[in-house]
Order: sequence, then structure tokens, then C-alpha cells
Amino acid sequence: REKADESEYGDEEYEEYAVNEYSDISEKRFPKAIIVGVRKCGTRALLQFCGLHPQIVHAEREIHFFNDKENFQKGTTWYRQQMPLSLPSQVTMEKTPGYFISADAPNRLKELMNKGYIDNSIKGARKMITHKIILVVRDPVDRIVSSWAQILENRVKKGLPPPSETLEDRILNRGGRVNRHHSAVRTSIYLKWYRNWHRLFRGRILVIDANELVEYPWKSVQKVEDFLELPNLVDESEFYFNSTRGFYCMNNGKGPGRPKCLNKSKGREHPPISTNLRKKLKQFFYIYNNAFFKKINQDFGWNRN
Ligand SMILES: Nc1ncnc2c1ncn2[C@@H]1O[C@H](COP(=O)(O)OS(=O)(=O)O)[C@@H](OP(=O)(O)O)[C@H]1O
Repeated sequence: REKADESEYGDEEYEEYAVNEYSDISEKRFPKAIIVGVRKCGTRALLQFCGLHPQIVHAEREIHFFNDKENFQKGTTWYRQQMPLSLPSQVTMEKTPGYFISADAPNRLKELMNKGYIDNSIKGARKMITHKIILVVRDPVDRIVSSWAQILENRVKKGLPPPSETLEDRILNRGGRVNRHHSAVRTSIYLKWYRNWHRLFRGRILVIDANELVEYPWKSVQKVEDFLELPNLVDESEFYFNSTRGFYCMNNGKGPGRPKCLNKSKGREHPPISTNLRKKLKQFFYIYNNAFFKKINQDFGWNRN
């Protein structure tokens, strides 16, 4: 598992709350839809917003089953136990952005999909699940700055002084070139990781544009509904624009206290970065972005600004 300087458990504050009234037929089920990444691209927003659909339930926490050896060894029954209760007509979803950049996650997931999940609650039974993979991607440069903002805020929270280096010091090497081995840079080379998923899950991957998710969240949810073959039930009327936060929030949140906006750790103010660094990063990602857009057959316009 890659040790990155970005927090792997980006949003551990979220608590489990999914409880189902129809407890007689509800049980914890393996997730069919998995948001595999990318970290800092809006994975939490997409998960919460999909939860507005009555036929989607989701684990609140990041499970880190397929990318963490220790968790994986706990077995599939443990994995299922992490899920909320659901009805047979509902789709269970989980999100762990660490899956995207894990060398193991796509292979482990595919193997279970092919062999079936052993379910200890029914002796010897295997559950066959055809997984659907969801990916949210954002301009790689914004993603890097977002992750830097998180690092800075986490230091403040821990009572540590600001780091002595700037983002530029960390990301550019001595010759002033972008260091492709820096973990934040590596994560943002989406093409590299996407290939691993595409090889195994071709035709079963939905890629969501982070800009669309921010500006028109209902459109992104509609894409998920179509992808999961669910009726379109979440529309614009579910959202309102919160000008203090600068983001859309939900009119009717779910769970205790019915949270409507995402946690304050989502939508942080970004620290300024030098024009030099921005220009170098833009240039660096230009080719990767184009190749990625070609691969997914969509262009999210990051190379146009
Ligand atoms: N509606 C709404 N409200 C708040 N935040 C929103 C929303 N939609 C998308 N986003 C974006 O989500 C970004 C955080 O991404 P993740 O949830 O994937 O982060 S994490 O990896 O789980 O830590 C977060 O990134 P930053 O703005 O850089 O903090 C937001 O831009």
C-alpha cells in the first residue's frame, strides 16, 4: 500500500447511520457499486448525493478493504459487515478513494467478482456480484492543491507549525522540473491508474467530471442512476446553493441531524501557489490529460484553461 503524504483516511469524521425500518428483510449486502477514487476529487459529495436515491444505500466510512492487506485478510464476511442494512431492491455502495492508486485493489476485486464472495452466514454459499466502478476526476493541478490544503490544515489541527517547505519545494526537483515520483503528482496521472481498472472492468466504469459534480450535482447523480439502471429520482429540486459554503447542499440530508451540507473539511479554501508552479504543472499534465481523455472518450476541458 502506497504511503503518501496525503491523508488516506480523508474524511474519517463520517459516522455510520444507515438503519432500515424493514428489518425483517433487510440485511447487510456486498456493495455492487464502488467509488474507487480519486482522492480529493469529490468522492464524498458523490456518495452522499447518491444516497438521496431511495434505492441506494452506502457505507459511511471508507472501508479500505481491497487496498489494505490487513483489512483484506479479515475476509469477505467482515467486508459485508461494514455495509449498511439494505433491502433486496437497493444497491449498496462504498467509496474508498485509495483503491484507485492501489496495485492490488483492481485485481482483488476482479478475482472476487469472478469467483464469488464466500458468505459465512450461509454455509458454503457464494454470492456472485457484478461490480460497477465509479470514478470522479478533477483537474490534476486542482487535486494537488486540494491535497496540499488538507496537509496544511491537518498540521494546524495537530498544533504543528506550517511546513518549512512550500508546495513548489516539494513538487519541483532541483532542476526545476516536476517530480513525477512525488505521490501527489503520481496520483494525478490518472491514465496510469485508469489503465489497471480499464483492463479488468472495461464497459463497467463510469467516469464523473468533478466540475460537473460541483456545478450540477443532480446531473452527476443522474449518470449514476442510469449506470446502475435505477429510475431517475434525484433532480435539481433536491439541492440548494449555499453561498456561504460556495457549494450545493441537500435540501433533505439523511441520518441523525440530517446533515445537509458536506463536512467543513470539504470545500476548503486553497492556498495560493506560484504562477511558475501552476504553469509547470499544467505543462506536465497536458499530455497525460489528453491521453486520458482519449482513453475515456470524453474531454473535461482541463487543458483548455
Ligand atoms: N457539494 C459539495 N460540497 C463540498 N465539497 C464538494 C462538493 N462537491 C464537490 N466537492 C469537492 O469535494 C472535494 C473533496 O473531495 P473528496 O471527498 O474526494 O476528498 S477525500 O479524498 O475523501 O478527502 C472538495 O475539494 P476542496 O474544495 O479542495 O476541499 C470539494 O471541491
